[in-house]
Amino acid sequence: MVTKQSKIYIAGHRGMVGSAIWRQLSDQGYTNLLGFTSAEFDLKDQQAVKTFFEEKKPDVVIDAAARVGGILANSNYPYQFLMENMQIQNNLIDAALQNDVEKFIFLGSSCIYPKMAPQPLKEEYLLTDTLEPTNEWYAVAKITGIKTCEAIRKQFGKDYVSLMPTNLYGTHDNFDLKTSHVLPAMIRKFHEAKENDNAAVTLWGSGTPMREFLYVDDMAASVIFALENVLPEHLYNVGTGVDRTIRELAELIQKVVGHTGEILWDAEKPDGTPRKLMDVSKMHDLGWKHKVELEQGIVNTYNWFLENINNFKEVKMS
Ligand SMILES: NC(=O)C1=CN([C@@H]2O[C@H](COP(=O)(O)OP(=O)(O)OC[C@H]3O[C@@H](n4cnc5c(N)ncnc54)[C@H](OP(=O)(O)O)[C@@H]3O)[C@@H](O)[C@H]2O)C=CC1
Ligand SMILES: C[C@H]1O[C@H](OP(=O)(O)OP(=O)(O)OC[C@H]2O[C@@H](n3cnc4c(=O)[nH]c(N)nc43)[C@H](O)[C@@H]2O)[C@@H](O)[C@@H](O)C1=O
Repeated sequence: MVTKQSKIYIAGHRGMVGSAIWRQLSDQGYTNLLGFTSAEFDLKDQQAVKTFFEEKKPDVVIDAAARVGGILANSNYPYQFLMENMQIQNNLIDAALQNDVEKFIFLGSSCIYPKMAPQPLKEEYLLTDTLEPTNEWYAVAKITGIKTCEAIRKQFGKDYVSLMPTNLYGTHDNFDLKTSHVLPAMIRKFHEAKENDNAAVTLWGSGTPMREFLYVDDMAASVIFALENVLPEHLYNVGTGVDRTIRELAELIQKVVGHTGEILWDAEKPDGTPRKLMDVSKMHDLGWKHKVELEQGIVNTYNWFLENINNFKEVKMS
C-alpha cells in the first residue's frame, strides 16, 4: 500500500516529466522522494543501479528516465535510442524486482503502436503490425519495457504498470532545435523569428501529419493516479483523445507567440507517422482525464520559456 511516507524513487526527476511528477508529489504531501542526476548516477551502469537499490530500498519506482528526442534525433541515433533505453529500463526494472519494490510505473510512448494501425489506437493493437521507421528503435526499447513489466505481473503478481504517453510538452521541455520535439521547436523558432523582424520560419516536413499533445502537468497527474490506485491491466494510453495537423499546430503557436512572418516547409525533413491518436477511454473509465487544453498549455509553456530563456541550465537550448 502506497502512503505519503512511502520511499518513492523518481528516475529522471530533473526531466520535463520527472520534474512535474516531483513537484506534484511534493505539493501533495509525499515526504520521502528520491532523485539523482545522470551525473551523480548513470542508470546505464548495471552495478551502480544494483548497489543503489540494495542501499536505498525504495518502496516505489517511477521511471521517467530515458534517452528522449524528436523525429530527427530518433532517426539519426537509432543505436543510442535502442541500447541506452533498454539499459536504463532493464537495470531499473530488474533491480526493483530483486529488491522487492512493491510498485513500478514505466513510461512508454505512443510510437509503440503499428504505423498504420486503425485510429484511435487501442492498447490491444500493440505488436499487431510493423512500426514507424523513424523511431522503431526507441519503440522496440519501450515495447521491451512494457513486456518486462507485464511478465513480472504475470509471474510474480507485482503491481508493475506501463503508461503510454502521447506527445508531451510543457515547462522544462527540451528546446534544442536538433533534438527537440515539434512543439518546443516551434515555440523557439517563432519566438526567435519574431525578435528578428518577423523573419520567415522554416518547419519540417509537409505539415500534414496529425499529432495529439498532452500538457506535462496532466501527464504527471496520470502517473500519480496510477501510483494511488491499483490499475487492473498492465498497459494504459494517456492522452487527450484529440489531435490536429502540424500545420494547425504551427498556426496556433504563431498566434500565441505573436509572429507575423511567413511559414515555410522543408520537404527534405521526415513527416514520420501520419497519425497516432490514442484511445484514452480506459484511463477515462478509471477516473483520470486531462485538464489543460492545448492553447492554454502553449501559453503556459511560452511564458515559462520567456521567464527562463536566459537561464540555460533551465532551458535546454543546446
Ligand atoms: N517528451 C515527450 O514527448 C514524451 C516522453 N515520453 C517518455 O517520458 C519519459 C520522460 O520524458 P521527458 O521528461 O520528456 O525526457 P527528458 O529528456 O526531459 O528527461 C529525461 C531524464 O532522463 C534522465 N536520464 C537520461 N539518461 C540517463 C542516464 N543514463 N542515467 C540517469 N538518468 C538519465 C535525464 O537525467 P539528467 O537530467 O540528470 O541528465 C533526464 O532527467 C521518458 O521515458 C520518455 O520516453 C513518452 C512520450 C512522449
Ligand atoms: C513523442 C514522439 O516524438 C517523436 O515522434 P514525432 O511525434 O514524429 O516527433 P516530432 O515531435 O519531432 O515531430 C512531429 C512532427 O512535427 C514535424 N515538425 C515540423 N517542424 C518541426 C521542427 O522544427 N522540429 C521537430 N522536431 N518536428 C517538426 C515533424 O516533421 C513531424 O512530422 C519520437 O520521439 C517518437 O518516438 C515519440 O515518442
